[in-house]
Amino acid sequence: MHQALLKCLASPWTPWLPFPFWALVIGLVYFANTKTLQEASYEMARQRGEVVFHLVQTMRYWNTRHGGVYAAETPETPSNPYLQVEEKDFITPSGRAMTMLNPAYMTRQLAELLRGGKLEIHLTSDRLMNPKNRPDAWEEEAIRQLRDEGKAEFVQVVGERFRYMAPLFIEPGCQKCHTSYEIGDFRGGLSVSFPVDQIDEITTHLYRQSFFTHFIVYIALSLTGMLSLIGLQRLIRSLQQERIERETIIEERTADLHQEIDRRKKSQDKLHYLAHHDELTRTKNRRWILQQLKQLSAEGESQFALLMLDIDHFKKINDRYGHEAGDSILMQFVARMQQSLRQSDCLGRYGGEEFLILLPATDAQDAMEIAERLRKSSSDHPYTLHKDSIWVTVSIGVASTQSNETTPEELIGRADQALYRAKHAGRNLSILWEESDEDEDTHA
Ligand SMILES: Nc1nc2c(ncn2[C@@H]2O[C@H](COP(=O)(O)OP(=O)(O)OP(=O)(O)O)[C@@H](O)[C@H]2O)c(=O)[nH]1
Repeated sequence: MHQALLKCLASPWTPWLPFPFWALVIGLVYFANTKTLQEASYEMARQRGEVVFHLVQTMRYWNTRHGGVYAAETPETPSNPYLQVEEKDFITPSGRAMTMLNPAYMTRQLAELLRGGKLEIHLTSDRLMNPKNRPDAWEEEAIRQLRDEGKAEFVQVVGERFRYMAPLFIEPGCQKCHTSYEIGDFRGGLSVSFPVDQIDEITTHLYRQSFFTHFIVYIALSLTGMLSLIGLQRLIRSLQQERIERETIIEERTADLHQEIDRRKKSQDKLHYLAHHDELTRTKNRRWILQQLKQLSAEGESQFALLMLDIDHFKKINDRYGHEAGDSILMQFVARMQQSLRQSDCLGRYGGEEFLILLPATDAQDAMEIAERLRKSSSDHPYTLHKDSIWVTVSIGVASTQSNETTPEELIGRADQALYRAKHAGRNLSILWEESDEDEDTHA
């Protein structure tokens, strides 16, 4: 989820996302505001119709309150043939003809004055006295709804005009002319109309301003969003870069650490190896062979033998062929010895050209046989030094345990004594230590 979000954020299209997003949001807000503006402009038009209606109504009320008003009779204001009241017409003492204008006649006069203008009014009824007041189709429907459904007003946009009609009811002063009506009876309606353009002139400006404002907000929000996302992408890239660098450093350091661990392990292994091996011949060293000897003794092993080997006249080899040749002879000698030994036998370099061989579970007789075999394996074939072949013999002192009482030190001492005898007896010999050797030593 986290990775998917990062991948999405890293896309080159991401910074453009605020544009469709804010287009949708601002579009919806603009649509809602436009709707409110439309309702406000409709309400404004309705109130305009209401104001005109009330103005005319007030004027009619004023007329009623005076029981009708008189005006000079002229071709534009002739005597009203539909008005049946006393003293409708009279001549003034100076001879001027006067005629009465009741509210309906006065309203019609006003309507005629306004006709063709931007604002028009029309007094109409479903029970006509003056055919000129005949309602048109829209007014007929308006009267029906005002009368039958008891509506307070009827408002509509018809074609290019906004139309408003409110009902008229019989009031006390009206019965002078409308004798057949009761007070409160529905009498008709007064319609007011004016071109929709008049409202549109105001609202179009508001629509334009609203559109402009919404557009500016849309661009500002989209650009801000775009810049923020570009900044976020850069931040993520730099953090990712930093993380990669840190991971690389960690990897490098881990590799260094592993190398160091390997190096230390190798040197530890080497130290461990050197602690138990002879560096030149790669065979076990003196310490290890002594440990083995002590271990065998400690475990209660009562029957084992020890051979002490010493290469004869080794100094001469060194002197004649050099120290390196001496080393080579030592290595060849060890290889020959190991070939002739059992797996359980342990060969170790005791020092210089001296070696010890520990033979577990071996009695004196077998030890002597092994010693002879070893001696012969050295003396029977020449050793090779470059192009030279040289003969190398070995003297061997053999000692074996006779009981648990023999200590490792005693055993080594005995093998050494036997070796000493072998050397003195002419070398290239295997000699077994015997009790009498000890006595000789004691006497010596
Ligand atoms: N090349 C070589 N020579 C060694 C090494 N260790 C000891 N030697 C030499 O071995 C020789 C031993 O000489 P000696 O103790 O006199 O014994 P030897 O010459 O073998 O005579 P005997 O033992 O009496 O037969 C010395 O010259 C040492 O320097 C080694 O690791 N390499």
